[in-house]
Parts: sequence; C-alpha cells; structure tokens
Amino acid sequence: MKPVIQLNQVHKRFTDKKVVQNLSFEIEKGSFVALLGPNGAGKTTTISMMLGLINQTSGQILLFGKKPEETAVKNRIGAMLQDVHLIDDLTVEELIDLFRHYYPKSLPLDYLLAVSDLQKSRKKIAHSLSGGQKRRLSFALSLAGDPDLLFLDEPTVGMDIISRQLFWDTVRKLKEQGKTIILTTHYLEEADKMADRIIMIDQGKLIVDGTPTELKKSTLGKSISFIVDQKTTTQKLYQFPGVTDVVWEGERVKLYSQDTDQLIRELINSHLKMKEIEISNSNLEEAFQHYVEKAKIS
Ligand SMILES: Nc1ncnc2c1ncn2[C@@H]1O[C@H](COP(=O)(O)OP(=O)(O)OP(=O)(O)O)[C@@H](O)[C@H]1O
Repeated sequence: MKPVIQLNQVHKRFTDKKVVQNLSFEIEKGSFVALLGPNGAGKTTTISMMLGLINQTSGQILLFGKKPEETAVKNRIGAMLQDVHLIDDLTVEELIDLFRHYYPKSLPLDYLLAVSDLQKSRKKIAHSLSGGQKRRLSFALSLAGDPDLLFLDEPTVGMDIISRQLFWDTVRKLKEQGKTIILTTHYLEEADKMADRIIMIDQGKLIVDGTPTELKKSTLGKSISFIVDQKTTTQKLYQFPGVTDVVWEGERVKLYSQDTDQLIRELINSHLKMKEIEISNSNLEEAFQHYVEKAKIS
C-alpha cells in the first residue's frame, strides 16, 4: 500500500530565508505522527505545503500518491489550523452545514456538534464564540468531510481541561477507525501520550524520527534526584555505577542512569545524607531539549 504522505527532498524558501531544508519522510495509513520543533522550526510551513496552501520551492510532496492540490486529495483531508476563518453572520450550525456540503461524503451535523460540545451554542453567530469555542468549532469543521487524513496544528491552545478531554477522546476514536493523524503541539505530554511516531524538526531540518519510547530511551535514561550536602562533589557522584550525567538544580542533584534500581541500592549503602529522593522516567521534554541541543552543536 502506498504511504498516505510522501515528502521527498522538500525545500521552502521565503525570499532569501531557508525555512524548510531537504525534508524527506513517509507516513503510513493509520499512523499518528507528532511533528515537533521549537518556535519557527518550520512545522506550520510544512503542514501548509502538505495541504497545498503554499508551494514548496523544490522537492516533491504526494498525499495518497497525488499532488496535494488535486480535488480527490482535498476531499480526503481535514485540517484544524492555528487561525480560524469564520464567515460573517453564519450561526455555528449553518457554518458546519456549509462545510459538510463542500464534501462528497460528510459526517452528520449532530455528531459534529457533539464532538465539539457545541450543541448548546448551535444557534449562536460563530463570530461571537469565545476563543476556546472557536477552536472546538474549527475541530468540527475539520471533521465535516469525514477525512482519512487529519492535520491538527496546535489544536488544544485555549481549550479548557474538559474540552481537551473530549477532544482527545474523539481523536483517539478517530485513530482507532484507522485515520491518519498529524499533530503539531508544544504540549509534549500530549504528543507522548497520543503519537506512535515523532518527527522533530529544527531550523527546517529533520533532527530525529522515532517512537516516543525510542526517543526517550536514547537520551539520558531515568533519573534519581535528591537534596544533598553541598560538599558532595560532582566527581564523587559520577563514581556511582551507571551514572551517565549529574545535574545540579540548587541544592538538589539529579543523577541519570539506565539502571536506577541498582543505583538507588548503591546510594542507600553509601554514606550520603540524602533527603526528598525522587525517581523519574526521562520524559519527552528532556528528549526534545537533548535533540535540539545536539542539532545546534552538529
Ligand atoms: N509567509 C512568510 N513569509 C516569510 N517568512 C515566513 C512566512 N511564513 C513563515 N515564515 C518564517 O518561517 C519560519 C518557520 O515558520 P513556521 O510558522 O513554519 O514555524 P513553526 O515551527 O510552525 O513555529 P511555531 O511553533 O512558532 O508555530 C519562521 O522563521 C517564520 O518567521
């Protein structure tokens, strides 16, 4: 089966600025991919090119084996973008219904109102909605054509906790139905929970591509942190078996190791006076920082 998305040596330049450089990857049907990167990394530009909203300077982009601007492709795509464009004077349900009629197949109006929790606001003028409600409306509009491929560009910004829960429950169900989903977010715990693959970019270049588990494993491992007498030297802490890194945060020190079980035994047997011991798994945020730093050096 052909990949749903194929990018081959894609470059994008705005006047003299290189915004996307030599980006190549393929995304299979049913994948949930998080496209991550710092501000200005080129995520939205990449999504805009995949949606056919802007043209790449060079390279090839294919969705379902075809060019993004083809109608057959557009009919299979939904996108929740950062800016919500609303049409003057239309109510929420009129707007959703209008979008439904753009597509050859569409999802029922009541379903779209339910997953965006806008049933009570259906008769309101869309312009009068709050910021968070507009995001939810944008979600409903992105699903109007029952898309096989869904782009979610920072979807939960401005949503309250209840809305976020409903949003992710719905997205999880869409994934179970076999939809392909591309997410960008700065909330890395959302990417960690939802994505089965992470593509990180920085300054328009791909810096790492793998599962959340792979990315976290290949960084510093788990850590044990505790408050300790300031006379304890970094050198002494490195002598404990398996310690890969020692990081001080004020009077608290964090030791990284791939085998924290062994390390904690050794620490307890030592004469260190440790207080407030915490053991934590390395998280995606640490992996993210690690890869961005590494990309800067190389
Ligand atoms: N139309 C444009 N003209 C000129 N430069 C642009 C244009 N659109 C984006 N850029 C620049 O391209 C770079 C990448 O922007 P982009 O919006 O793709 O980043 P991003 O990864 O989505 O960032 P963020 O996380 O802040 O949303 C930025 O330096 C931005 O200023």
